[in-house]
Amino acid sequence: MASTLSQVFRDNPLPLNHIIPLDFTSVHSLPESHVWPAFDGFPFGTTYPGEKFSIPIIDLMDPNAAQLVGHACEKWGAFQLTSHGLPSILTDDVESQTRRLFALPAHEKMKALRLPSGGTGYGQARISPFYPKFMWHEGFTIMGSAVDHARKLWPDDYKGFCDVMEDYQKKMKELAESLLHIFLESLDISKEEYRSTTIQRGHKACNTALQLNSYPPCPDPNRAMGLAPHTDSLLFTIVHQSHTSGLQILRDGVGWITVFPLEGALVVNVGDLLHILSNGRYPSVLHRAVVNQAEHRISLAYFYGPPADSLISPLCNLVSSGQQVVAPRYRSVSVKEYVDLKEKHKEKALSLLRL
Ligand SMILES: C=C1C[C@]23C[C@@]1(O)CC[C@H]2[C@@]12CCC[C@@](C)(C(=O)O1)[C@H]2[C@@H]3C(=O)O
Ligand SMILES: O=C(O)CCC(=O)C(=O)O
Ligand SMILES: [Fe+2]
Repeated sequence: MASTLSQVFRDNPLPLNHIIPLDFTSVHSLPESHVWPAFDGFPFGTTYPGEKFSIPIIDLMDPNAAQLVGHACEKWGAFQLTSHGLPSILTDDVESQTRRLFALPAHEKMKALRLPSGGTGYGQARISPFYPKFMWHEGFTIMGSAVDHARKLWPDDYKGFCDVMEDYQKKMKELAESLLHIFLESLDISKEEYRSTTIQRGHKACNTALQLNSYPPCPDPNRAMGLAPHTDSLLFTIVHQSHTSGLQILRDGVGWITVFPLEGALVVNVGDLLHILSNGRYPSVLHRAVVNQAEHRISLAYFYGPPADSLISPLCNLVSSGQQVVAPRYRSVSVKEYVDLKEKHKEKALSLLRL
């Protein structure tokens, strides 16, 4: 017999603070547990159509790509990337497998919960425990393989999901590596310098994660929050958003700016490790996701960073520019130490490293 959501709560031996306390499809008004108080710029902030307040669009094949990326990162902390080479059929397949996953009944999704310690699985965003209210959001994180979890969801039919996710991660990694070169070129840093600055102890794989985000239609979107304001922790994040808008970035002196989905483009966000590596020249961008009443919004976020035991220090040619020596603004930190700091202190983590 099928189990209900309340049975899942009763029977689950794990601490459940990361599980979704709601079956989104069964509620027709916003429960108190999901009502966010009004605060500055909430819920939607202002959206500014037109060039002045939209993040730059950069063609990866542009001969000036590095310069454009540098400028976008200094000014906006994000840009939309076109001509990135990712086949649209693959993105469509990942999106439809993601919709298939989130369309499962709530108690089925609970079979694939992420452990409180992290890794692959279904659950709330990791920033959730910092807030007294729940977000109108559910996520599925893939770190490495999704096979064990997908098998629990579809015992006889998990391969379609896994193959597509694996292919997407492989292509994303290649794209992330090309983007890393462009970031380094824009900072005038050679690959060798990067290697010695982010001291790579051992040859462990890069730190990557694919986060599938789901924002179901919400009965009261003006009082709900999709994903609360945050910066991403690793070097940078590559985001595909479905055709429904919802992603917003905070622009100093302006407010929340909507990043409108652009057919075939990927959004690239500067993360905290790139902020540290660039000695604050490329600030990590505060962003959030808002929800809507009519459509089920999906986004796919690929997080890219160096191996967990790499040491990140502000890059030296940025520390001394010309004759004038600019002191490092952050102390060195290993990727793992930073991720742990972020888990404990959220947006305060970066300021704890300030010199
Ligand atoms: C590599 C990672 C980045 C992330 C934490 C994680 O270990 C896996 C999930 C990622 C995510 C996705 C939603 C937003 C975010 C802030 C969160 O709560 O979990 C990010 C994390 C991050 O960048 O810190
Ligand atoms: O849904 C979005 O567009 C944003 C997702 C996001 O910020 C994240 O996964 O870190
Ligand atoms: Fe994010």
